[in-house]
Amino acid sequence: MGEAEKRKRKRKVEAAVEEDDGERKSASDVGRLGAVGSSDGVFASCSFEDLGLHPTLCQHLKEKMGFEVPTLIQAQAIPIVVSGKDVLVNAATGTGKTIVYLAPIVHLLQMRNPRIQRADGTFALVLVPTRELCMQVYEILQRLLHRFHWIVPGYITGGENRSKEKARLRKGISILVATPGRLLDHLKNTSAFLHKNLHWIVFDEADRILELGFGKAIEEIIEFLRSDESGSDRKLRTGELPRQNLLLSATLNEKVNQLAKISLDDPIMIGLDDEKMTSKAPHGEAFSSHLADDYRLPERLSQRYVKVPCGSRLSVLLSILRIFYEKEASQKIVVFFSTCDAVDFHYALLNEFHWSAHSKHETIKKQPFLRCKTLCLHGNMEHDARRTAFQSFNAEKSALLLCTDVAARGLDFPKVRCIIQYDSPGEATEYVHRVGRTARLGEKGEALLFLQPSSVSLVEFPLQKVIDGLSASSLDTHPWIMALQKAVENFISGGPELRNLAKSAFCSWVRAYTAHKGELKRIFMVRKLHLGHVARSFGLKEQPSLLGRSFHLQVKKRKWDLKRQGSSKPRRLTKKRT
Ligand SMILES: Nc1ncnc2c1ncn2[C@@H]1O[C@H](COP(=O)(O)OP(=O)(O)OP(=O)(O)O)[C@@H](O)[C@H]1O
Repeated sequence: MGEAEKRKRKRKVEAAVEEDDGERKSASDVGRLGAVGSSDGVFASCSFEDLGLHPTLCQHLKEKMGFEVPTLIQAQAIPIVVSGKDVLVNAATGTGKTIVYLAPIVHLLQMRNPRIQRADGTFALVLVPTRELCMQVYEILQRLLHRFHWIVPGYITGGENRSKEKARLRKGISILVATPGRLLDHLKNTSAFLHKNLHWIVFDEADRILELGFGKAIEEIIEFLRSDESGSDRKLRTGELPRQNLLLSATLNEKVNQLAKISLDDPIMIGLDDEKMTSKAPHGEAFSSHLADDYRLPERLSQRYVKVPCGSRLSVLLSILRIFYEKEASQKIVVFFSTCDAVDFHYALLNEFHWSAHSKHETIKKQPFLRCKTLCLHGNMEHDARRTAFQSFNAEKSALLLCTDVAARGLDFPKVRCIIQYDSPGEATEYVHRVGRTARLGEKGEALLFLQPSSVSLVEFPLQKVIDGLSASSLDTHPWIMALQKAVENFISGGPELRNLAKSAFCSWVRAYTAHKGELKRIFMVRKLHLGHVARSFGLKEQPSLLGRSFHLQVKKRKWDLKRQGSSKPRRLTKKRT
């Protein structure tokens, strides 16, 4: 492309972004563009061609992937990523950040002459925090590469068969999506893994990668690849640009600042608003981290909370779910819990519990409490079960997903109508990511929070209206709630398996509650917790012992799981698994 053509396109992109805002903004002054909003707040009024992407790729994005025009963040970031600069992107959930890095990488790789080959090894590395996100990014990449068959996509992730991964690496993977632990393992132990041509390292959901305790692995990976880079005479031989690193997240924190410091070279910030940009960041830091907790939420997300006495939580959750699905049979809802045990218990209960408050007819009584497909997803599940749950929730038109925060990050489930946070998130960032599974890409969505974090201003959910004639203060004594609670308790006491699941869930819930950090300790006061009521919220008539068997069994099970996975990461034993 000639210089004149490039200048023309740049002007068009600037104009498109200005038009959206009505103010004078320069596309090169990208730090300011974070505040830009279009009429729909999501899409830019320019085309992918205007961003300088190859026509075949643009056509493919449009015709095969259905992406007519770029989103705002794509319009802002893609030209800069194509230019080869290190970039830090901070944009709300569901705004299309994956294409921000994948499209430029594909564009630049497909232009190489002579064509790249499998034998050249890996050119781009995308690091993500979880297996599900790894699969999701890999699948998008596969679709994106349809017209560029000589560029080979691949993934490596914990829980997969190492030797198969080795074989795939030996054959050559041009763009590799990976979780950090397994990547480090292959970097150290797979001699056939060729990475001397590595040109891009992308950290997607950077803050989560660090929160999951991968900080050390990331440092080692960067160090490993850096020595690789300086040890080779690649730049001298090919006259190529230096390696480019990209960091993306919907939320920023101090750890991301640290990662930016060690991995990015004079980065361009995209999506950070004026205050974060201009407020003085300490020397060497990418952004002013005291402003990082100024979160952005999807524009069309409606947020509400419901205050529920502890002992009635379970019945209220069940009632709300039932009412939602009765009102609209075809919809997707996600419920977040704080522990894997709580997910297992509620999943078993919802699959087995049958009840009808009004009808005396046996046939109606025998109907399941919820008439929708229920799925669960958490970090203690087998790899295949996780994959199946993730894929089927993706594919279903109507389903309920019960999960821990393992599903909070980056997962792009289409058409989720409502997010229920039955257990409060441990941190405000987690709130942002959980609710970000709905209201994606300018669609409408609802979020309902049980137990409210004080930092977010919300509108109370009208429970009175939803549950007929119910006064919030008398929830515990409302006939529907009392009858449902009694039915659940009887049902659970009748089956040892469900009872044991309820007991384990109770114990791990209390442990998770006591583990709230810092500021949140003042909100979630352990002293004020009524353990008898907590037990009721797991359908137990009596409070189980908190110590003893179930806890030890759980620790044993985790050790056993890790052994079986052949993991060499002892830190997992001491950390909460989500
Ligand atoms: N230009 C586009 N036009 C239409 N749809 C798009 C476009 N770009 C991305 N999408 C779709 O938007 C959805 C959200 O994209 P993506 O998952 O990349 O968002 P994200 O910003 O990474 O979200 P999160 O922060 O939650 O990870 C996906 O379904 C994706 O296919």
